[in-house]
Amino acid sequence: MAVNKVNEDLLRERARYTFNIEELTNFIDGGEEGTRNRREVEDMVIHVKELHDEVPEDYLSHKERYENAVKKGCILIDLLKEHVLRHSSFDAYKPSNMYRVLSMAKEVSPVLLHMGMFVPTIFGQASAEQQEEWLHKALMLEIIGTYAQTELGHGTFLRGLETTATYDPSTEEFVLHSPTLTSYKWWPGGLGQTANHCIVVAQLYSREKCYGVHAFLVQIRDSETHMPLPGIKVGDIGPKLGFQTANNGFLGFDHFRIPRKNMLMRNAQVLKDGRYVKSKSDKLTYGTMMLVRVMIVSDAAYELSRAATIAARYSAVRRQSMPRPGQPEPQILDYVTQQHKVFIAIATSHALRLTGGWLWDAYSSLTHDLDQGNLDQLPELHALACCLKAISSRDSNSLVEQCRMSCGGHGYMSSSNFPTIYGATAATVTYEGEYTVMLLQTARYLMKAWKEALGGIVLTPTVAYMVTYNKAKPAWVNTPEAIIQGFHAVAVGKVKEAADGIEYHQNSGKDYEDAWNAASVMLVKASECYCRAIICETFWKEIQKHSRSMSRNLAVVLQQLSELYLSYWVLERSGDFFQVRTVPLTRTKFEFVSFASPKCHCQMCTGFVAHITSVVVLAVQVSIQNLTLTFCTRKRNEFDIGSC
Ligand SMILES: CCCCCCCCCCC/C=C/C(=O)SCCNC(=O)CCNC(=O)[C@H](O)C(C)(C)COP(=O)(O)OP(=O)(O)OC[C@H]1O[C@@H](n2cnc3c(N)ncnc32)[C@H](O)[C@@H]1OP(=O)(O)O
Ligand SMILES: Cc1cc2nc3c(=O)[nH]c(=O)nc-3n(C[C@H](O)[C@H](O)[C@H](O)COP(=O)(O)OP(=O)(O)OC[C@H]3O[C@@H](n4cnc5c(N)ncnc54)[C@H](O)[C@@H]3O)c2cc1C
Repeated sequence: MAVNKVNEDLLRERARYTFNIEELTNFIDGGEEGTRNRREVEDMVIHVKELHDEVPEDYLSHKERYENAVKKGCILIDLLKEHVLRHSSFDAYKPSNMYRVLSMAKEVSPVLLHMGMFVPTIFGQASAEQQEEWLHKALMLEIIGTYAQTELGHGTFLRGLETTATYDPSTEEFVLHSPTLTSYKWWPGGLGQTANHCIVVAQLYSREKCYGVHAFLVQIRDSETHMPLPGIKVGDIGPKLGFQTANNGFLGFDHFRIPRKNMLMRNAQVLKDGRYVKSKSDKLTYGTMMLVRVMIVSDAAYELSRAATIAARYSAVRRQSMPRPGQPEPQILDYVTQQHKVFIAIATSHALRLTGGWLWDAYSSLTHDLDQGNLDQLPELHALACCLKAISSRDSNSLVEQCRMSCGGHGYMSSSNFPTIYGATAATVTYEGEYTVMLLQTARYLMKAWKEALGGIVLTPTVAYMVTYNKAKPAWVNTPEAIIQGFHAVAVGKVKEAADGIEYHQNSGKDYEDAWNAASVMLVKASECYCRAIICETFWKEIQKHSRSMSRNLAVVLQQLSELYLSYWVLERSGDFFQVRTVPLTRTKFEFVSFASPKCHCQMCTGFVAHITSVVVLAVQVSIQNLTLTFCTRKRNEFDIGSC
């Protein structure tokens, strides 16, 4: 049998690296232990022939694909249990580790929701007694669950959910009911044929009063026969853009009774006589969504890193065209346009991975505070989780598509794996909070922060710069730190613009809701800019922090990637940098400045300076009296882009 020979171009490219590959691998895995864990799992899985498809899954029917995914999921979970029993060196039962194992199969696992939301909800919203009863069974997959919140009629507007859970004190039970077709649960992963339990989010009624949405743990299928229990209507919602084996389903209740103890009671409770005990905050019911949004940022980075790797390798081995007659066709990696497509995907996967780790640490700190009854950080973390989930998933999905396109026709083949990765990342832009809705949630927070900034109130860390930018014009030089300050200035400008927009519409007679809606495009833009500033700053600071403990060769490369990311987004948003109003310039005198500084001589900054200067030239000619520059470094009589 022909031995697979590694492509010579690829070998040559690999021989040219300037840093220690194992050191970068450890950095990406979060340390040597992380690499060891990952390799243990990969070694466990890679040689299991049942996990490799004889027939490409695209030739299988919907039913065969699902059965194939179930088979692989069972093999992976059995391997994991055996491995833990044998080595106990790998904490298999942490949902994120289990998720990593399940993602070793190409197909999305039908038990993804079990690990991604059902188990975390028991962790986060079940009382100690309830965890005692259900957590081990869930971790050992003796019960398989999902998270049933979205309905046909409502996904975003949770307060509009129609499924009811009415308490009956005479039997100490809740009666679950789907009063309308639009109240049917629609989308939950694993619901089609896999799950026998689920977390159901429903409007809680007791003593004829509605207390809003709460979570309940409900058995929907018989543990022995796996048939739906009486009063349960459940099935598969059918084919989708991607995620074909996630087994998304529908669920309806016909006056279905569950014991009182199946209401998740960590936060709020209903007593035997029907009295409702309020939680410290209604927002705690939303806790699982925040956790998954935090996890999605890391997941977005992971999926993008897969696509960037495929595109980079293909760019090394693909030769095309003949710029010089008679010369060999060059590797497409040598085309600057190809580098421009692929390198930002590589840089972004690192930016999102490091930002995801930073956000996870912030979330872990919040959960510790919540356990102590301290909810102070909840609003800021909600705002962060919303915008970072939105931007990371959107960036990941669009760059996966960019990587596909960079591979020409072969990128369109199923065998390239781009369609699977694209389908998975496209889903994350919508699920767990739709893109626009999430940015508007963050905008709610930013509008409150802006009002506090105007009053000089000290703000929470990620918006603290709003107080200073509102007072004084930043004076800084053209360095990465300066670019980050520029993103802060853009964010403040956009937040101010949106707040002014709401005020303008209110002054013209609209009520707050209509004024909010009229200004909502600006509100989304303000959240995008706030989020971009966070990713730029976090990426740069994380690289600076880790560089101190890594070899110089690796530190240089990672620093270049972070500078590439900063420069890329300044160029993508150059218009914003020059249309932001932080302080008005005098109408008569226009101070044009140079960006050149003795500190920055890299190609990127020169390119950046050249590009920006051309934009400034245009802007200066077009609207000198309104233009407000926050790039004030030092005055020059003429453009000076040579000394950058
Ligand atoms: C290791 C890698 C793992 C990868 C991932 C694992 C796999 C998982 C697979 C997931 C599959 C998909 C699952 C799902 O999609 S589950 C369903 C998800 N659904 C949603 O996300 C719904 C989105 N909509 C909302 O969240 C609502 O719009 C929202 C609640 C945000 C707002 O609704 P509403 O208009 O009713 O309420 P308000 O806007 O008035 O807000 C009320 C106040 O509550 C605050 N709030 C809202 N949400 C939260 C939250 N999650 N945490 C904390 N606080 C929250 C909000 O800020 C308001 O507060 P203020 O009044 O003080 O501003
Ligand atoms: C692959 C996949 C898997 C899923 N898995 C699950 C699951 O396991 N469990 C579960 O419960 N759900 C699941 N969902 C459902 C998902 O959570 C919802 O689709 C999502 O929350 C969006 O809600 P929606 O579909 O009702 O869209 P809508 O909210 O109807 O959004 C439609 C449009 O309306 C706009 N819009 C809505 N509200 C506003 C507003 N207030 N202001 C401005 N614009 C607005 C949106 O921006 C969007 O453009 C899944 C979805 C997908 C795609």
